[in-house]
Amino acid sequence: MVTRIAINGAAGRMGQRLVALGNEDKDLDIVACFEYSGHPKFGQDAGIVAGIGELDVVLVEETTAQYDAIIDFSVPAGAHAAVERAVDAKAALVMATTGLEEEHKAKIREAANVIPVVWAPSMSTTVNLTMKLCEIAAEALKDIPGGADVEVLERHHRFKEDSPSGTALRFGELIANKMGITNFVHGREGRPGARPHNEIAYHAIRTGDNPGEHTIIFGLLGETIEMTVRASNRDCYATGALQAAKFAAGKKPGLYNMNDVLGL
Ligand SMILES: NC(=O)C1=CN([C@@H]2O[C@H](COP(=O)(O)OP(=O)(O)OC[C@H]3O[C@@H](n4cnc5c(N)ncnc54)[C@H](O)[C@@H]3O)[C@@H](O)[C@H]2O)C=CC1
Ligand SMILES: O=C(O)C1=N[C@H](C(=O)O)C[C@H](O)C1
Repeated sequence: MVTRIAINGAAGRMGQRLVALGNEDKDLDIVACFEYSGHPKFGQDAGIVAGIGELDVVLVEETTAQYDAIIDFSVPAGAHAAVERAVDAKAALVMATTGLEEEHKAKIREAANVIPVVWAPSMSTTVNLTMKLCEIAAEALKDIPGGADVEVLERHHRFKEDSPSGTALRFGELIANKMGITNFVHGREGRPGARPHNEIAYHAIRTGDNPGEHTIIFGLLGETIEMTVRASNRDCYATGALQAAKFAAGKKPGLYNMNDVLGL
């Protein structure tokens, strides 16, 4: 069965890869591409913008096309609009935008009462697998004599607007839940004093065109384990999101994550 998809933020870095890879997938039909009307490429053909040639789908704010799922990689205001579009169209929603405020998150949870929603800060298979591995490590190390110190490092491209990454925050949350950690800090300076164990520190690095890298450190007295997961390009996120759209279209209303999609 072919899943008809709409892409929100279609002229963006991720949007362009979704257009390119979605167009190659015979089980998908891109029927709408949404963009912010102030974007310099607004009104142009989404395929041309993505560098794959004409698609006959123009970057718009409104459409009469019917779609089964909408995929959002945009900004918080765009994500808000995507939720409304999905609910109005009774379509599934794949929510990938990070850096959302509590009001946006509440709207997504509310939408999941009436439509299927896949919501994840990373659509990558290896990132979601690493989250599982970190949960195993956190469970095993939570009561280790001497304690285990957890730090989350992330590197992204210079254009990224939110810090730390949504993925880093999710790593922290999953580990904290397993280890009973309640304090979170962002970098350190001055004389913060000896490190308490009941703390996870995030470190966000922004350089060049890095498509995303996360390292999770569990530091013990005498030994350290680090897990690193690294994207070589953005296609791991785009293929995950396209898979999520196929998974969610036609599902019962509810909140799903990438473990559901990937069977992890
Ligand atoms: N969950 C995941 O796997 C991943 C999530 N992301 C997240 O996706 C988001 C987008 O990332 P990029 O593509 O790198 O950003 P980008 O800045 O290249 O693209 C965002 C696009 O959204 C458009 N936009 C702005 N307002 C809009 C509106 N009201 N309606 C529709 N479109 C609108 C912008 O004009 C732009 O083209 C970020 O929050 C990023 O953290 C990025 C990669 C993977
Ligand atoms: O902005 C990005 O590029 C990415 N953002 C996501 C995040 O904030 O976790 C996912 C990925 O790391 C790429």
